[in-house]
Amino acid sequence: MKLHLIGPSGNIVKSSIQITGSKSESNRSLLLQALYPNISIRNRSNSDDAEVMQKGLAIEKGEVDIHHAGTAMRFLTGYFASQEGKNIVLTGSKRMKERPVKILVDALGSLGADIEYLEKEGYPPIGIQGKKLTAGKVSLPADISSQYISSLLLIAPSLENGLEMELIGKITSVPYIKMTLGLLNQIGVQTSFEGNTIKVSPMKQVDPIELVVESDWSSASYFYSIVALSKVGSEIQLGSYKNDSLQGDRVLAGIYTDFGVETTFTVDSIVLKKVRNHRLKSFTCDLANAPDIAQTIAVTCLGLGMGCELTGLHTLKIKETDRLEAMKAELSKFGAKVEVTDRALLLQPSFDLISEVAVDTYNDHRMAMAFAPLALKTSFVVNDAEVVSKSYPDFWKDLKKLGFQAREL
Ligand SMILES: O=C(O)C1=C[C@@H](OP(=O)(O)O)[C@@H](O)[C@H](O)C1
Ligand SMILES: C=C(OP(=O)(O)O)C(=O)O
Repeated sequence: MKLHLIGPSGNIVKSSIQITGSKSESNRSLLLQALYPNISIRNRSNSDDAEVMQKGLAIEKGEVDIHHAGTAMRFLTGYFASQEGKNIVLTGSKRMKERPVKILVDALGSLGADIEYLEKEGYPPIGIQGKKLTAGKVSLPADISSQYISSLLLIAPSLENGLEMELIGKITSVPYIKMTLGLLNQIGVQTSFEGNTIKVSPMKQVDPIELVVESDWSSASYFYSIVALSKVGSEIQLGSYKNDSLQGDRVLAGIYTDFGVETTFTVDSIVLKKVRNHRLKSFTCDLANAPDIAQTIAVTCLGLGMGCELTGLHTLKIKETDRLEAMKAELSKFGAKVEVTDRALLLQPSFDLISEVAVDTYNDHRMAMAFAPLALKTSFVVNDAEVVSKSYPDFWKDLKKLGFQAREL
């Protein structure tokens, strides 16, 4: 589906959008629910990634295809490896077969798991023969993806002796590890995270509990960008959010003050308001702890005519696409001067945007959603716009509520 986007011309006034639950929290909660059926879940994400996770968890034997969902791939690898008697082939999209899992497979192997590569060494698809894992200690590199660590942590309380984990190297995407530990704590599991060591105590069963998933902060980023690119006085309310979030992308609220957006926390929502025009010529930020909002911020800067230097982006090359190369190609179409390394993105300040370009989305939901706010500055086309369903199926519908025109070509 190709969409032609035109942004609203006036202020965005007091619009209200309800975003569904965080896909990261949802996929963790679903796995915990499979281990501990006393858990119920409220405000689960309606994303494709949560759907494939839920379906995958229900399968006893045969093939599980998780499409593009990285968390589902990594979390289900740990889950099936620890489920005695389950015999599963875990596979995914063409891109998923290029996203590495060796660090996780090796770590699970050291705990006694039986996993084999079915095509390319180190990558999906994998064959898993579920076993009772008895070892209680593991060590693994922590600088490539935190999803390997979360996968092990999620099954850790179900292991006989719990788990002690040693993390090697500089730990990346730390808030996602803390989110996993936070959810374990909510269901009553004891954990500690000191220096490079994480310990999780065993837990046979949990008391009945409802996990309430906060709405998705990564999805909220697109509305932060919209407000930043709107006129002073524009305002959007987003539900359901809270101040003490488990999600690292909550840092948006602080970051966007530099773009003139102020956040007010109400009982169950946030109100984003454009209160002033930005004052910076260039914006600098290390996003190693919030990699999923890098694309949003780069486009916000382009729309404001600002430069930016975004660092800590070493994980972006192995996500839904090589996001650094994809951003360079698509930002350049608008006339931007961009350089990327394997861990940073550098954008020069520029004001004249080329209009009516066609943005390619590379099977990456965040490419489509990150560029969409730019329609407030110039009209353009988004190719394969349906990719948004990976995390936010209602994105285009919600954009129209704000007065955007999204016409199918
Ligand atoms: O654990 C999670 O839910 C996630 C961890 C992050 O991945 P990395 O740790 O690979 O950076 C993030 O990019 C992804 O969207 C979701
Ligand atoms: C990287 C992402 O997801 P995943 O790794 O779970 O595919 C994302 O949603 O930006």
